[in-house]
Amino acid sequence: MAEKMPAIMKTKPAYGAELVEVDVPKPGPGEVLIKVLATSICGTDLHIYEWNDWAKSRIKPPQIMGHEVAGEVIEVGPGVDTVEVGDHISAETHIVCGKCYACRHNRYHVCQNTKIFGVDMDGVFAEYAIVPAQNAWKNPKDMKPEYATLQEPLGNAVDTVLAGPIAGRSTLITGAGPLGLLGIAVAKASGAYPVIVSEPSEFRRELAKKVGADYVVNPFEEDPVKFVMDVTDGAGVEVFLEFSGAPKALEQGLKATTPGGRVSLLGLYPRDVTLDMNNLVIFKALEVHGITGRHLWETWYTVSSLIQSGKLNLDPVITHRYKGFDRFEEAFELMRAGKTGKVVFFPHKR
Ligand SMILES: NC(=O)C1=CN([C@@H]2O[C@H](COP(=O)(O)OP(=O)(O)OC[C@H]3O[C@@H](n4cnc5c(N)ncnc54)[C@H](O)[C@@H]3O)[C@@H](O)[C@H]2O)C=CC1
Ligand SMILES: CC(=O)[C@H](N)C(=O)O
Ligand SMILES: [Zn+2]
Ligand SMILES: [Zn+2]
Repeated sequence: MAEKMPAIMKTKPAYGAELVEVDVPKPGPGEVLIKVLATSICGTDLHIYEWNDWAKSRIKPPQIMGHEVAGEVIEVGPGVDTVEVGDHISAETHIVCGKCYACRHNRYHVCQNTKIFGVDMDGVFAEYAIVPAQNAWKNPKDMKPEYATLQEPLGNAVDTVLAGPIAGRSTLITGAGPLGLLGIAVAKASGAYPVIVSEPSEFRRELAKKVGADYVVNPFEEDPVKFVMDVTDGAGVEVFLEFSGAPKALEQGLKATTPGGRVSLLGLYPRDVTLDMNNLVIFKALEVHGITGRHLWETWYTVSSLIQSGKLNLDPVITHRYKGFDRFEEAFELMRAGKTGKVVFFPHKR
């Protein structure tokens, strides 16, 4: 195996990233070294690439980027007995402490001491990467790497969609970005009907239909609340899933939710949000769920089973596949322009 490898690195506190040659790392105690088979870009990686205020406050360059991954274990560090050489794995991004109040209440997804793999330490946009053994998730060896790498964001989508009953329920999804598209796939695989998607990008509305949306609406051209009422004969939807991070979408979705319905909020908002809480939530007795991370580890079991069931229509979600990292800047710029679904890199060209 080579001693050096290409990696996409945030080399300095500024816009962009660089493709650099770095040493292939060695696994330390409690770590494994993987050959990266596939890795995908997350919206958080885009924030780091763009160097926004959140990234400035959190990221310490130089650092290898990326945290969505599927790989093969090629070396294990001292003390590792849960993972073996030859295992195919993906990685949970939240490194949790197991000691805090939240962890001791089995709420690992909101651990108060979470460190994030690929955000607070070197990540996986490389040919080889180090994964903490406690965060390794074993994959069936016949699971396509481009599906396996999507399990981490699919976990966000599963926790959003399956926060309550969904089979046969009318559902509104606002935002058909990579996560909203995964949400559509999970909702359709879980029997939701009709699935209505509100998304201003025509490219992403077309993707939403390919993934399985029953109706799509452009909220910048027509009122999505009226659209939902027309589709549901004035009742509103039973389930509202917010995947956009747009305050207007949140307000519209709450208006479109039937009294007594349920709401899952995954999108992160750029600023504080002002809402008529009395009339939009309280007098409608809505059940509202804040969603973050993934429930550990039951969400990973659900995601893996859904993929293996063959019922998740993932192929339309993966819009760009790159062999190697040479065209990584093109990938990030296309994603910035909203012209992608999920972008997957296959680091090894041969
Ligand atoms: N809570 C959590 O644990 C996590 C939350 N997120 C958040 O989830 C959200 C979705 O992630 P991505 O798909 O990567 O984001 P994205 O930014 O790629 O997609 C958001 C989509 O919402 C659409 N949109 C914008 N305004 C809209 C409106 N008024 N109505 C309907 N759609 C509208 C955009 O056109 C875009 O396609 C983001 O806010 C992201 O920060 C992402 C990862 C984890
Ligand atoms: C920080 C991330 O982007 C990660 N996907 C998460 O779920 O926390
Ligand atoms: Zn992420
Ligand atoms: Zn904890």
